[in-house]
Amino acid sequence: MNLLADENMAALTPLFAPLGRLRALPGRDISATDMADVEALLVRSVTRVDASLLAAAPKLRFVGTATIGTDHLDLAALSERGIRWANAPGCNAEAVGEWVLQALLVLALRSGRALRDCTLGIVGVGNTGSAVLRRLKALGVRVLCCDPLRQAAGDSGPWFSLDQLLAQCDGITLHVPLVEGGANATRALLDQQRLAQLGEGAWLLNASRGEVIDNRALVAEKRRRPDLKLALDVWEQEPLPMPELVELADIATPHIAGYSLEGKIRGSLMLHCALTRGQVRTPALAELLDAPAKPAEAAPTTLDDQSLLGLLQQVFDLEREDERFRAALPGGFDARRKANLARRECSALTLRPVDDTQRTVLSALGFSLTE
Ligand SMILES: NC(=O)c1ccc[n+]([C@@H]2O[C@H](COP(=O)([O-])OP(=O)(O)OC[C@H]3O[C@@H](n4cnc5c(N)ncnc54)[C@H](O)[C@@H]3O)[C@@H](O)[C@H]2O)c1
Ligand SMILES: O=C(O)[C@H](O)[C@H](O)COP(=O)(O)O
Repeated sequence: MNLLADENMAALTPLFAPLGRLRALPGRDISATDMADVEALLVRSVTRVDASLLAAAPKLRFVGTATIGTDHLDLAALSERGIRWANAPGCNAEAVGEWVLQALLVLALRSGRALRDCTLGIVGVGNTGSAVLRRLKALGVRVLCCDPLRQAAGDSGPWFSLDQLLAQCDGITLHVPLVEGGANATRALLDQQRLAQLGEGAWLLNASRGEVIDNRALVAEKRRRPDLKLALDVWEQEPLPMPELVELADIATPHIAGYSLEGKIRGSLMLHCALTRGQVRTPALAELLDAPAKPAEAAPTTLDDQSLLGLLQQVFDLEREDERFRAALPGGFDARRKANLARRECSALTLRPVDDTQRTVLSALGFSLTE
């Protein structure tokens, strides 16, 4: 089998080289001229798999994307050609949960508020939204959830509308897919009118897709109301986000909320399993995660916002990445993404809890715990 893959996919060689002839290219460079012999194409979010790419790939039988989002794939064109495809739902949800929790703690500490006293809204409660919900519930934060699709499917709530979240929440975090049209469209879900409904001093976090917020309208709203606090991981026009929006954002990162070594390997494993349809054994995560375990350390006596932030920063330091990202612009968006490929999840840190209550909380936050 001829395989063409994005060179930044994790565990590419051990997983896919045994399956055939494997070529690897930078994801943004994969183009029609590379496709003549390709039977299996493995991509990330930066390769557009559209009708023109598919027209140049007469032998293509499988497309896999090691991501949750599928907005870079033309699913209708794939189905018209009868090409099997797979994505990697949930692979990086824990990393997104960790990014959002750390962003919330930073915003809370900067504004002199306790996270536990805030009401937070989650828009889109699938894999990543649920990872956020689990963490916030464990910390005793009041959370309002908005997911009209799950609500319509009869999933147990309570559910709230987006307008209710905008009216009632101190902070809102977005976890919806980018959907271009139809009744469930999410492009510019937060447009000028909705942004104006954010309460005084409200926090807005986006780790979904940049296009879910009208970026121009956001620049205008933040200029009009500097009290709003923005934590943005995703941008319109990546890898060239609007410079004025980066400058205005209180926390800015280069689409790395979901970047963790564990998440990247999980994504590759899911594609291996889908491509081979279980006919070749897919290894377990631990077999590919060649990372030394750190010795266990005592958890802080009190889990206040400052000590929680300190624990999360031991694994990944969001404010430091914010600084490095700003320093790398205008050209360094992809370079900063690449620099984050080896980020670990909180499970890489083993803690000794002081009691069973703390054990429950730290476990929900994703840390490994001593027996
Ligand atoms: N920044 C990153 O690194 C990163 C990482 C992972 C995912 N993402 C993005 O985040 C998106 C969500 O990821 P996920 O794993 O949670 O996906 P998911 O499919 O598990 O969940 C998405 C949820 O959004 C809900 N939804 C859809 N339209 C909605 C609307 N208009 N209002 C409210 N809810 C709506 C769906 O019902 C679903 O429950 C992905 O599609 C991807 O684009 C970004
Ligand atoms: O959709 C996803 O899963 C995320 O946006 C993912 O983190 C994107 O990562 P990349 O395509 O750069 O590997």
